[in-house]
Amino acid sequence: MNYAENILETIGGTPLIKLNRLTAELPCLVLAKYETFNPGNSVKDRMALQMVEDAEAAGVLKPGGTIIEGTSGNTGMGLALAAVVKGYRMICVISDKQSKEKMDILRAVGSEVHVCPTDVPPEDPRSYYSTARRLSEEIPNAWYVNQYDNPSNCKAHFLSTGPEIWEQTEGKVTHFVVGVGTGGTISGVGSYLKMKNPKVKVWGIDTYGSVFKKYHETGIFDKNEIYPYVTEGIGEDILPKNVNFGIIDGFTKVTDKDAAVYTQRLAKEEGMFLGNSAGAAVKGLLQLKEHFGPDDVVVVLFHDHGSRYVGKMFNDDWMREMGYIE
Ligand SMILES: Cc1ncc(COP(=O)(O)O)c(C=O)c1O
Repeated sequence: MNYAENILETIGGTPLIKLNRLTAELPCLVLAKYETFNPGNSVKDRMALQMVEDAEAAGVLKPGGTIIEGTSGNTGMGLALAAVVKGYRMICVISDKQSKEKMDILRAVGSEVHVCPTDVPPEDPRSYYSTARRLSEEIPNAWYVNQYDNPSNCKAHFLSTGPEIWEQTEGKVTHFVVGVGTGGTISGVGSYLKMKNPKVKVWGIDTYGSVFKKYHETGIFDKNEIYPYVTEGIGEDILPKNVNFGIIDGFTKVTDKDAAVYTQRLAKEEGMFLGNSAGAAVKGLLQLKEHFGPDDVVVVLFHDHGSRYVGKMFNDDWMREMGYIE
C-alpha cells in the first residue's frame, strides 16, 4: 500500500505548470511552481514544518508546549497542521488587514486567533509583532516562531523548494521570480539555484508601501516608503533577517490594483485560482519583460490559494469599491 503516515508527509513535491495566455507576450518559457498543492494550500507548509522540527531538535519546543506566531495566515495554517499532528497548542496573532476567510480557516484547524491593528508601527505594543512577542513571554512553555528572523524558514526552501525547481527544470532554469514577505522563499530558493548555477537571475516582487526595493537599490531604509497597502503576503515595513539581499538581482514593485486585477486574470485566463501575491508575481514578471530572451526558462512561484480571497479580489463589488474594475 502507498500512503502517507500523516498529513505532514504530503508537504512538498508540488507541480511545475506552464503559463500560456497571460505570458504570451514574453519570448521565454514561463513555468509556475504551484504551491497550493501543499496540504495547507500554500508554500508556507514547508517552512512551518522545518521551523517546528528544528525547534524540537533544539529543545526550545517541548511536549505540551504552545506555538505562537504573528502570521498573515499561511504560515499559521502550516504551523497549525504541524501543531495538530504533533500535539501542540497554537496561537496566531494576525493584523486586522487580513481577510476574514484566513482567520476562519486558522480557527478551523484548531488555532486561537488574536487580531491586532495594522496601521501602527512594529514597535507599538499593539502591533502584531509586539503582541506575539508579549504572549510568548506571558504563556509558560511557549515558543515564539518569528518567521521573519528564523533561519529555518530560508533553510526549508534551500532544502526542498530550490532542489525541486532545479530537478523539475533539469537544471535549465535561468530566472526565478517571486513575491517577497519574510524573504524565506526568495532567499532559500535563490541561494540554492545560484549555488547550482551562479548565472541564474533572482527577481523579487515588492509592493508600493514596502521598503525592499529602495533598500536593495540604495542601502537606505527609508521610512517614507512605508504606508498602508492592500496587497496581501508581500512587502514589509521592516527588514527581516530572512531577506538575503545579496542573492537578489533586483526588485520590481506592483500596484495594489494590478495585483488584484492579475489575481482575477490568472483564474479566468489560466484556470489558476490563486492568492493575491500570485497576481502581483505574474504582473511583476510582465514588467520585467526586457530581461528575458527566447532561450530563457523563467520560474515564478505562486504562494497560496484563491479561496482565501473570495471576499476581496474575487468579489467584484469589492473590486469596484476599490476602483480596480469598472
Ligand atoms: C500569500 C503570500 N505570498 C507571499 C508571501 C511571501 O513569502 P516569503 O515570506 O517567503 O517571502 C507570503 C508570506 O507571508 C504569503 O503569505
